[in-house]
Amino acid sequence: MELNYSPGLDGIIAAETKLSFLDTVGSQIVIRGFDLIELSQRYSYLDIVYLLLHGEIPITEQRNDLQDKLKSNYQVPLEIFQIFKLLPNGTHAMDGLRTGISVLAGYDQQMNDRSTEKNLGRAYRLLGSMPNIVANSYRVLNGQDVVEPDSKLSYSANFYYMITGRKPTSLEEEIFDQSLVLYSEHEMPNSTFTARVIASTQSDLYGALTGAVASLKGNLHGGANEAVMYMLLEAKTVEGFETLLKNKLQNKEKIMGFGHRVYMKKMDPRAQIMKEALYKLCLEQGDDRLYHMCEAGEKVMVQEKGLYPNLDYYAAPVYYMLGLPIEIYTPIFFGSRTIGLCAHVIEQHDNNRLFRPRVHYIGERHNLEELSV
Ligand SMILES: CC(=O)SCCNC(=O)CCNC(=O)[C@H](O)C(C)(C)COP(=O)(O)OP(=O)(O)OC[C@H]1O[C@@H](n2cnc3c(N)ncnc32)[C@H](O)[C@@H]1OP(=O)(O)O
Ligand SMILES: O=C([O-])CC(=O)C(=O)O
Repeated sequence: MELNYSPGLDGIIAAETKLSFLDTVGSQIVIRGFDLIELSQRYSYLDIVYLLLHGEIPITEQRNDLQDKLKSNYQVPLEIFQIFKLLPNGTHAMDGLRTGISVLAGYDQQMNDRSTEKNLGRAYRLLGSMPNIVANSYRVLNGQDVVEPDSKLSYSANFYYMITGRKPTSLEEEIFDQSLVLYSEHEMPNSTFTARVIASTQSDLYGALTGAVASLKGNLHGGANEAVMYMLLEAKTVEGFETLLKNKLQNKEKIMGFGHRVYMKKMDPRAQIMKEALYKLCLEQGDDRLYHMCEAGEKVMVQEKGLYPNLDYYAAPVYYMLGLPIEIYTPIFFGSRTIGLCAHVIEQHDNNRLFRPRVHYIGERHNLEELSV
């Protein structure tokens, strides 16, 4: 058997899936056969959750039933909050989130059952608990009081409310929900690969998602949205941002929010939707500084490097204008991606083969007899 090596597994097909596919020729992010960009303009996050789990866009009753299932899982074991309180000062919000998901495993009474039915139950549980874990791990780590979920609100409005302590306006709710749709699923990024690799040993959904949090935390993946916002704040003005980007490029630094393994030298189509959302928020708030800074940054990167924004570049200022704390941008990305990850783990468990690649050995070979003892 001839073994090929591609650094970073670039261009390697790692799995068969019915969930999603980045069609770079047709310029579509295919989710269960539909284009994610079109979905993001007509459907809400819960519709996408249903679509990913069940393969079809829900009718009203199915959507309501899903909503009820998630609401019945809004509460988490109170011990989780006590554990958050024991974490050292300065613990990253993603590490708090990773701990919370990991703790949930211990409350699953049928841990050894990997059937689709049980995994679906776990997915509802994780999706229902996610706003609570994301918001309250951050809150406890920042010395704030735990906030209770509000079942009267929609899934996304409750998520927003639990983070900020404020109910969103209808525009805020719409844009926040749209960001969750855009982040929900994206084929085989590092975190999804991580989750599938873990699941392939017949390990459980909680463990797979715990590993995926660690993967998504990195700056080259989900951590980029926070890094983008810190750059924008440091730069303060259009001119400041242009200079900052040029200096970073001169120092051969990578610019967060630009480039993508699959889109390479094209704009991530999801970024365009968030750019439009940013414009709407700027108009509503009568402050277009961030929009102009981001546009200027985009021009610099195209001119200097031929690189285009990915979703994180425009999600960051959108979250800022939505009044969300920066440390929680990556946990929100994970909260949204929970559905994609659950669907991938279920698919992996349903048709499993252990991931076990080989290496290209570049070390030395020795003969023990050559050693003079
Ligand atoms: C929603 C998401 O998770 S999207 C990803 C979010 N991550 C980021 O925004 C981090 C910044 N971007 C990057 O680091 C990269 O573009 C990645 C990690 C997303 C993709 O990486 P890869 O496919 O491995 O591309 P790689 O890092 O090899 O880059 C190829 C070339 O483009 C350059 N390049 C790629 N991205 C950037 C960037 N953001 N800034 C500057 N140069 C870049 C590299 O330096 C390299 O140049 P070279 O060939 O002259 O050495
Ligand atoms: O696809 C990737 O490699 C990263 C990404 O954009 C995502 O996970 O949404």
